[in-house]
Amino acid sequence: MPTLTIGGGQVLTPEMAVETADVLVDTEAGEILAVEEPGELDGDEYLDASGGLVIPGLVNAHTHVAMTLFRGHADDKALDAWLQEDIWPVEAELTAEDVRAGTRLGIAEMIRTGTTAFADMYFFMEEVADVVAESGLRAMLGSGCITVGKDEGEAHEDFERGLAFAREYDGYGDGRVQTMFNPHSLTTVGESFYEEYIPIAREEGIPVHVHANETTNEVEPIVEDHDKRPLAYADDLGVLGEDSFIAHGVHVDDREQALLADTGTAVIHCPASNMKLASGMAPVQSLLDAGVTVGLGTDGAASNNDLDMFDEMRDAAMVGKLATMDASAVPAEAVVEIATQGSADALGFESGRIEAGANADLAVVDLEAEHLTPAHDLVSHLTYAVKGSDVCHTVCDGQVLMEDRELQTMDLDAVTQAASDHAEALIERADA
Ligand SMILES: N[C@@H](CCSC[C@H]1O[C@@H](n2cnc3c(=O)[nH]cnc32)[C@H](O)[C@@H]1O)C(=O)O
Ligand SMILES: [Zn+2]
Repeated sequence: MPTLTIGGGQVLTPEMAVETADVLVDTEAGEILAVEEPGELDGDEYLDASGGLVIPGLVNAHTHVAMTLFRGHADDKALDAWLQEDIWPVEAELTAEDVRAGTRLGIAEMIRTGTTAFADMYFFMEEVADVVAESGLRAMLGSGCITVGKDEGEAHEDFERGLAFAREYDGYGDGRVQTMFNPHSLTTVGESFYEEYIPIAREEGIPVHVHANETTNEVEPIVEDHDKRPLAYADDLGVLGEDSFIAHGVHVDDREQALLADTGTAVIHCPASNMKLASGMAPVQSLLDAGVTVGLGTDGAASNNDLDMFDEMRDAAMVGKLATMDASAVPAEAVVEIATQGSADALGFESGRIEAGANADLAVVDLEAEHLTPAHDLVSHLTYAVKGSDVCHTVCDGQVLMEDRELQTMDLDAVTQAASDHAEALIERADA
């Protein structure tokens, strides 16, 4: 079997300890074979991690990757107005080629900032799957389904497209693509569509991922119409469960938190998006205390405005403290855990841990930088001080996707140029 040693550096263990060790991976199976003392492992190839910290690749568990095209296009507005006035009108003009270009840009950014897997709910997902296949990343993909603003027929078409994509693309890209079913949110999809389609997804074992409890505007109408909290409504419709995960979960009361824990539903925390759209602050410490699996996501680049998970980790720690007025809430170690193991567990990927048997998805952080000096505590650094640009190597499924900050599977200049061109033409079409 062909092997690669990632050697000469320090390694973050699943217990959040740092030790000096080498990592051996099977590049064909894409699996970690061993983590041993320096010099014990002898792979066919060698990736130099000296002066660096080998970490599990970060898992961006909720995003809309091609929204990189709208970076900086619509800022400083709340969710409803932002979606309805700025984002949806431009998305109506999106073409498959636009999504391809925007996804390439987002994937390049993720590889460059140490992210090795992501979950994406968007349009033209066949294009996204192709870019995942060509770039070497791992992804959980689904076609977003919405019913507001659509007639019955169009809405059914959207849902049928979502199901067809999930069926057809599961296992695509050498198995690096897995698929999910994505009703957009509890308020933008009519109840009858949940009643019709969730049983089908469940029957076929397709994971379900929706936006939920992001703003108070999404809570009130459900309480008014159904006389129950949104997650009780979701549970009655079969939306919650072991292989379900919800994005945001900002406005969740104690009973809803218990419901998430009892059903095994994971929550993807998106702190930057929640701050930028002024949606609120998710009770992350309380969710963790309740035993809920919490993952981390950037959401789209139009509400963030980047896909750098190190930024997101810092935001998660900061807002976690502010939300509780408790500086000990959401500590550094918990943040690293949710960005790696928590996100991977939410998506059902055997990633997020550097240990034998796990997916060979990892990144090497270059520690030789003024802002990472001194090195009292590297877990603290990962949360509070490391920037995405400190990542020097990225490996996914045993393949080196970036070496010495050079992308190996993508032409960065061509990718950024194409994305700018597509973004500019798209906004022009929408304004016309
Ligand atoms: N097939 C659907 C597509 C939905 S994709 C997912 C949608 O989520 C939108 N989105 C991005 N960020 C957020 C968020 O924070 N909350 C809710 N929706 C968002 C995004 O702009 C996109 O329209 C349709 O016909 O409209
Ligand atoms: Zn979203």
